[in-house]
Amino acid sequence: MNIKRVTLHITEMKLVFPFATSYGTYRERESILIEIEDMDGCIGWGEVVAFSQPWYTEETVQTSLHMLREFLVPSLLGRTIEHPSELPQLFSNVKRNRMAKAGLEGAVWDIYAQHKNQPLAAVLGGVRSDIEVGVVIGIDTLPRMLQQIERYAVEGYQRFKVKIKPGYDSELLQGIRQAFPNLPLMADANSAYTLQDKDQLKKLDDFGLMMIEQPLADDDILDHALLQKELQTPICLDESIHSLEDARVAITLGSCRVVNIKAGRVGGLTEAIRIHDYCQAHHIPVWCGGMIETGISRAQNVALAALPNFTIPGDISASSRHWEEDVIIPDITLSDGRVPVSSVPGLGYKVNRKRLRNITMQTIVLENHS
Ligand SMILES: O=C(O)CCC(=O)C1=CC=C[C@@H](O)C1C(=O)O
Ligand SMILES: [Mg+2]
Repeated sequence: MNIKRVTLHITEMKLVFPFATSYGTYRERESILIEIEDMDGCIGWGEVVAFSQPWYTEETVQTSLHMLREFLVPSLLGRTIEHPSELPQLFSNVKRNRMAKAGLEGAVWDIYAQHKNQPLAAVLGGVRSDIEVGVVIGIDTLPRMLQQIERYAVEGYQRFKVKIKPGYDSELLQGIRQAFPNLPLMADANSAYTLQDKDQLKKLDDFGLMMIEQPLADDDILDHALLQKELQTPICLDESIHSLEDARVAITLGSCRVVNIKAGRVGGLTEAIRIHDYCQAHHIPVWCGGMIETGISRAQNVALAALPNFTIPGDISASSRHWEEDVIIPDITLSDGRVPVSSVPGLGYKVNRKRLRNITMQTIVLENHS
């Protein structure tokens, strides 16, 4: 394929209700939706999952826009690409900025799959026709969190993740366990603790959690290994894993027993597949993380989670979990706690142009004039 035009749609959508984490609260979601057209007129969609604020990782919507306009898109325009897995090499002179790179790679995978006349899941190596999914509940009062768990259990979610923070962990989990003794439950701390909190974290072993996600800082690979030795609960790493190399170090040191894979965090689907394969070879189960994203990235996550070692339900909730109206047609919906893996060539969902226009703040068109 030869890339003719890249359109960056900068959008904003309001969450159906605020989502609170240990580091801050999301109320609106600014996103960069990437539309790529090749010389054959084939259109692919990708999404940059960076947030407006550098809370989760250092990338933001504005830093991503800078990288895309000045460096990444110019290196892609007019280029002939045989396979999307060439992109990491093509972008290798741009350090990090993985979410910006992943947004472009996602759109190129969509075009590639359409040219092959295959669903995205199939070209990624997916083996499932549907996936089990989980949901995330932000920090709130215990009664309100219990109410949400109740509601999502009725909707069919298979796994429940709650956000925790120092001072709001054991008491919260105790309350949840009293109401739901057998709930498949896990907790995500988003790096809010240090190794000095070891004794408090050990208390969380009492709640039969499936895992505790990212208790320590993203660069605390060694401290996570020390902590994992003391905990019965498996540690899952999210923010610490930016690459296959990070996964190799973490698994070798025993810093985690589970890995959360987000294509955006690791620089794209190619690196996500490499991490998946490495974890599979080392008997480390993985699951697909979420980024409060629009349906474009959500649909891509469904395809990725069809790979064989995604054995734990991921944070791939229905479109309605965060949005009044999604940007794709049809919506992502659950049936019996499962989301079907699309069998339509490419991403398998259409972009709703009317909805896109309504949520667009700015449109940037970058073309190859040579
Ligand atoms: O997409 C969702 O529904 C929420 C997923 C989620 O937990 C996260 C979203 C955004 C930033 C992070 O705090 C985060 C995570 O840590 O996994
Ligand atoms: Mg997380």
